[in-house]
Amino acid sequence: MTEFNTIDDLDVNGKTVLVRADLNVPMQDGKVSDTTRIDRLAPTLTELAKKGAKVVVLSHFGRPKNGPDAKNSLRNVLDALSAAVGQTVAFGEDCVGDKAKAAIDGVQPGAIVLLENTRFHAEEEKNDPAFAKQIAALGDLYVNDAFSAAHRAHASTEGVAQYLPAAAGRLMQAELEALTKALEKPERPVAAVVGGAKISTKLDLLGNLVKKVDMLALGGGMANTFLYAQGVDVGASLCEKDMADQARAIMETAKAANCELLLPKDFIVAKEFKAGAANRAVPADGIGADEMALDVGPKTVEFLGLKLQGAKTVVWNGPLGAFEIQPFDAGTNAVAGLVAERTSEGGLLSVAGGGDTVSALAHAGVEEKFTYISAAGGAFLEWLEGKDLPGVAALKKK
Ligand SMILES: Nc1ncnc2c1ncn2[C@@H]1O[C@H](COP(=O)(O)OP(=O)(O)O)[C@@H](O)[C@H]1O
Ligand SMILES: O=C(OP(=O)(O)O)[C@H](O)COP(=O)(O)O
Repeated sequence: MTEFNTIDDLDVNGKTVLVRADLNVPMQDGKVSDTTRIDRLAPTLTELAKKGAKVVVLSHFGRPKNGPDAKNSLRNVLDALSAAVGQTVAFGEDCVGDKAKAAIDGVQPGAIVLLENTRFHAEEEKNDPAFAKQIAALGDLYVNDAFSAAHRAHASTEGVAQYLPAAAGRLMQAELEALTKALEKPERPVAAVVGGAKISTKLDLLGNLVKKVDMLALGGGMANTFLYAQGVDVGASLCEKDMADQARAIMETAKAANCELLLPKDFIVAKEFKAGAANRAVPADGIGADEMALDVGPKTVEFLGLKLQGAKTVVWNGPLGAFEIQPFDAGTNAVAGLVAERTSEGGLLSVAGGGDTVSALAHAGVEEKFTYISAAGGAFLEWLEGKDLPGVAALKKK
């Protein structure tokens, strides 16, 4: 990769290296439920530490709206990070200012310090230059290893690279190399599967994605929003109703681009969002006013199975249902199984990514069978669109 500096180009011994990581990991009952992102980040941190750097880890965690709160504190991932790097990681109560500086000053070269959630400051998402400078003031060098957050032009992913010598971390390098190898010239037909809960932030990319793929299968809250936009009553389901106009525009774009849009035929609905909740299968237009579509139903699984049989390449981000609570994992498990089987038989190239998607595929027991699993979801889809991701662009050699 000649376009970027990597860790090989940095002299890190005795330096303080700021590493932008993506520790936005799936959580259940206050514990990290999937450590993939942490495990893939760990080699970068241990390499820098072994080379004699003080390693300062920066990350966002969740989407806090009103400043600091315990649920979105990166303290929640400190133990998992320490376990992954095989050493006790120190913690700084803030990502800028005196508290951050004190935490960094308190450790020796070779140590790793995790700073508090960058999104506890509103300036982070505004990519405020003064805030980026405050972050940069904490270190000598900047390494971005958060490919999965590289689609965000935020102070810690983009801004800080303007003020320090910058390089790509090992995970960033590996993701770009693997995705380029797998998907530079994808064999057609290409099918995209998009589900999950992040609706408004992923709608923009769908408008471009439908121009690049031959089929787009929707599940999760994304499918509910599109069905609502078509006039279907989705009851109490996860749905961003104010996105209906944008969903309709994407449907038009898909039609014009000859991209076949595949919406669920049926759902498994329940009145409660909890494991084992009483549930029933209903047609897509049969959701009761007090019911939530928590998974795609068996007819949808069959329909997607038939459609995906015609694909040569599948890209996937976002589970088709609330896979964390059984039995609402069945649709995701079944479709993941079909994709994995065809990949193993050699008829399909499959690439999936996203914090929760990785967790869902591991839960389905098919993680090893996909051609490539990225730690990134939205960033991977934006990369696939051919977009210059701000976090990657900022690392390009000047
Ligand atoms: N029908 C649904 N109703 C509520 N939540 C859903 C539904 N389908 C999927 N989800 C939720 O979507 C979340 C994952 O979405 P998202 O963050 O977009 O995926 P990723 O992290 O892989 O990019 C999961 O926590 C899952 O429970
Ligand atoms: O989990 C992430 O993205 P993903 O859900 O697309 O995998 C990244 O940490 C980005 O998080 P954000 O979508 O809140 O900016």
